[in-house]
Amino acid sequence: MPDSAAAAPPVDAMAYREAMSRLASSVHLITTDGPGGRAGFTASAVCSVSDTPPTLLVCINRASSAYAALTRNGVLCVNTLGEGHQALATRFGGRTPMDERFADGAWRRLRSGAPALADALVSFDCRLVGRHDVGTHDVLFCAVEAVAAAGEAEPLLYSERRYRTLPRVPRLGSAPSEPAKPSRALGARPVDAPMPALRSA
Ligand SMILES: NC(=O)C1=CN([C@@H]2O[C@H](COP(=O)(O)OP(=O)(O)OC[C@H]3O[C@@H](n4cnc5c(N)ncnc54)[C@H](O)[C@@H]3O)[C@@H](O)[C@H]2O)C=CC1
Ligand SMILES: Cc1cc2nc3c(=O)[nH]c(=O)nc-3n(C[C@H](O)[C@H](O)[C@H](O)COP(=O)(O)O)c2cc1C
Repeated sequence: MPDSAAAAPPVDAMAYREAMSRLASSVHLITTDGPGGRAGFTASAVCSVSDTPPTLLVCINRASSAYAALTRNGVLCVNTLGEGHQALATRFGGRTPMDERFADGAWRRLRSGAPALADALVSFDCRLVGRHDVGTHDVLFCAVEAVAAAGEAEPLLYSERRYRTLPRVPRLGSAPSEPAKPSRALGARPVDAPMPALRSA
């Protein structure tokens, strides 16, 4: 390791958050129900781990009001949000009493008994199969036991501390009614548009 790297100061939490705020993430409502009670929270720290067996990971702050219920119930549903779900994302994002979080939205149950948002872009119904604590958070390993994809909306994204959506482009396999227009939002590029030449800084 070069001396300059070894001497570099550690990255503090605020600098780390500032750096992380530049990423764009999908937004999910993580819900649970069972003997530990009904609970849910908004999460961006969700990632696919394996397709065999289908496994997701979800990072949850142990200080979250949903933590006790989720770990006691051992089941959860990862509901991926689309455009139009921003109010729900805000409501599940903290400081709202649990019952109020579920007051809006159409909820159903898949296999686990955790609430599944009927018009989510996709819902992954899961059983908790592993837990690893790292710093303030637990990394939850979640075996996916059912999937429901109802929504046709564009995904809801979170970037630079605000919610955003991608510009609409024709769906793959559907005939475009008009030529796709390149958009600058989020640097997104229609899938059938030519790749722009790369520029170096
Ligand atoms: N992974 C997490 O626990 C996340 C927590 N949040 C919480 O939501 C609230 C609003 O967040 P922002 O408006 O994005 O501003 P922010 O400045 O608190 O966070 C910026 C980015 O840093 C990361 N981050 C924030 N808090 C974190 C934590 N405790 N552990 C690991 N990564 C974290 C996330 O990627 C977030 O988008 C804050 O209270 C924040 O802590 C937000 C996003 C992710
Ligand atoms: C866009 C967004 C993404 C978030 N992602 C996560 C996450 O991945 N993990 C987490 O523990 N908290 C995350 N949070 C924070 C929780 O949603 C919130 O703190 C949680 O509901 C706990 O608040 P409460 O204790 O008032 O219930 C996120 C918040 C927002 C607004």
